[in-house]
Order: sequence, then C-alpha cells, then structure tokens
Amino acid sequence: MKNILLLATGGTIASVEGKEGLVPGLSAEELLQYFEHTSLDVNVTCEILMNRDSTNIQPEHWGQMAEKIAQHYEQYDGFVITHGTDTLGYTSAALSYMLQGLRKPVVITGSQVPISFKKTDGKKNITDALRFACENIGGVFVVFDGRVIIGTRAVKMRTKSYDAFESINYPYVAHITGNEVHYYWKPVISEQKLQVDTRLCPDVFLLKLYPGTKPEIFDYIKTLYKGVIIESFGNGGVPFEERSLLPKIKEFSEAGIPILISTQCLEEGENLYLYEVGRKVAQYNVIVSGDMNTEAIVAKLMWALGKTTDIHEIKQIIETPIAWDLSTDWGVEE
Ligand SMILES: NC(=O)C[C@H](N)C(=O)O
Repeated sequence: MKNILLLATGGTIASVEGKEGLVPGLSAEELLQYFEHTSLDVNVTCEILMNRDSTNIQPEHWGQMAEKIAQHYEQYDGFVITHGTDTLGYTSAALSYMLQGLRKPVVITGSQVPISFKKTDGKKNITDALRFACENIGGVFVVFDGRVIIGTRAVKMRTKSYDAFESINYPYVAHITGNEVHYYWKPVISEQKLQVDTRLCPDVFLLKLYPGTKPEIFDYIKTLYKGVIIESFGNGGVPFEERSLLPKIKEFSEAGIPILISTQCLEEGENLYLYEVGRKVAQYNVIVSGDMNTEAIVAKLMWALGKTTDIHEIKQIIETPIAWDLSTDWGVEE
C-alpha cells in the first residue's frame, strides 16, 4: 500500500460559508472524510500546512511547502497539495524550480466548489490527485478535472467551470478516468538526487503593456524591484514611437536590472526577432521568455534572483529549460 502525505493549504476546496463569503476552514480530519477512496489502496496522512485563500499565498509560502516535502521525502511514496485555484499555477511552477530531481510525484489540486457542498468537483479532484500520487513518476504535476498537467505549464483559464486549468504550450501528461491513468507521454524519472533550493527574491515586477503605457512608471519600479517582466504584445513588441519604452529598457539593462520580455498571448510564445518592434528591444541584452507562461516566468525570475544578481547568470538560468517549462524549438532566430 502506498503512503501519501497530503498537505492542505486552503482554497475553495477547504472552504466553508463564512460571514463575508467563502473562506478556507476545514480541518485535516474533515478534509479526509470527503475522500472517495474506496477503490484506492492508499494510506493518507493529512496535515494542514496553512489555511489560506490562494489569493493570500505569498512567495514565502512556496518555500514552506517545498521544505515540508523535502523533510518527509523519504517517508512517503507521493505527495498531494490541496490549494486554491487562483494562484495554483504560480505555486506549481515555483515548486518545480525549488524541488528538482524529484523521483516521486508531487501533485497539486483544488476545486471550483467547496468539497463540503453537495455538488462539488473537490471529491473527484482529490481522488484523482491521490490516484496520480501513487504513480511511479517524478515531478510536480497539477491534477484537475481528470487532467494531468506539468507543473510549469498549468494556467487557470476559467473562474467557475470545473475544467479550470489548461496545459499551455505543452501536451497534457495524462487523463484519469475512474481508477485508470491514461498517459499521453510519460516524463522520464530523474537520475539525479533530490535538489532542494528554496531561496527566492520576491522583488519582481510584472508589467502588462497596453497602448499608452507611460515610460515614467519605470522610475518607480526601479525604487522597489530587482527584476521586471514586461508582458509585451504579440511576438514581443514594445512601443518605440510615442511613449517609447526603449530608453528605460536601456537604462535598466545598463544598471544590471534584468528585464524579461514575455507576451500577453497565451499560446505559441514570443519571437523577438520577427518584427522591428521586437528587434529594437533585443539589442539591449534583455532576457527572452520563449513559450513559458507568466506563472512560470514570475516564479523562475524570483528563484533566479534568489541565487544571483548577475544579469548574465540570470539570463542563463531563465533561458535554460527546467521542468519542461520552456520548449527549445520556439522563436527561430534569423
Ligand atoms: N477555486 C478556488 O480555489 C478559488 C479561491 N479563491 C482560491 O484560490 O483560494
């Protein structure tokens, strides 16, 4: 029988009706009660690590989750984290960077409707997550609505429907029906030992461009942050005519503050070299995001800045694929 450690962190799945709306409140025992584990031959140990709406999850909490898993790594065959869906994609990405060389599954799940409600996706999601945590596989995975997604590729697409998450720019790993896991592809199990690195610098700013963004905002950003992600347009375009952002990008790059260019388009990633609006940015030693999603980029930049402030080292870390976060055949340079 497999031994699974279930770490509860809050979210809708553990929520109850409070005076001011839904609020996480179930105890470990109450959560355990709801498992439909009849067909599952597992021994589950449940611990409440925190009880937060995931909106209130901060970067420091990712470290707590990673450390807890590292601490109990040898004791259990697999791990399940129940989590709010709103920032679940950030947590799954962060854990993918913090815990590398996993030879056991770390499975994150949640629900759109509290598990204590009559009609809920919580029971299915927990059962599926426990089922997948019994697999002989290594890595961080999101299990939601019967689908298994690589931790660095999960994006919340819907606020209410059960199929809240999609795998962006990468194939789903598997789907789960009943007690069966049907694989589309199976990640190879790492040959390495578990490497735990929870160091983070949360001073990362995410700027979503829109027509009219004022360059002066960078003066303020500079006083508070050590790295900036610009969610630019399309293939990586940044305006260079009225309200040109190029002088600020140049200034940051010369000051050794990493600027990462990503795209607001969810699918297919950026290619900075395709258009003039991209190439003009590329001349300033910016970091490119390829087809990584925003959740992964934010977590990866915080994680990289936790190790070094050297802009070249940061570029190297970000532009190197980790935990299937980045495809290597994106953006052909011409
Ligand atoms: N479905 C959910 O879990 C949403 C909730 N607000 C959370 O992220 O904690």
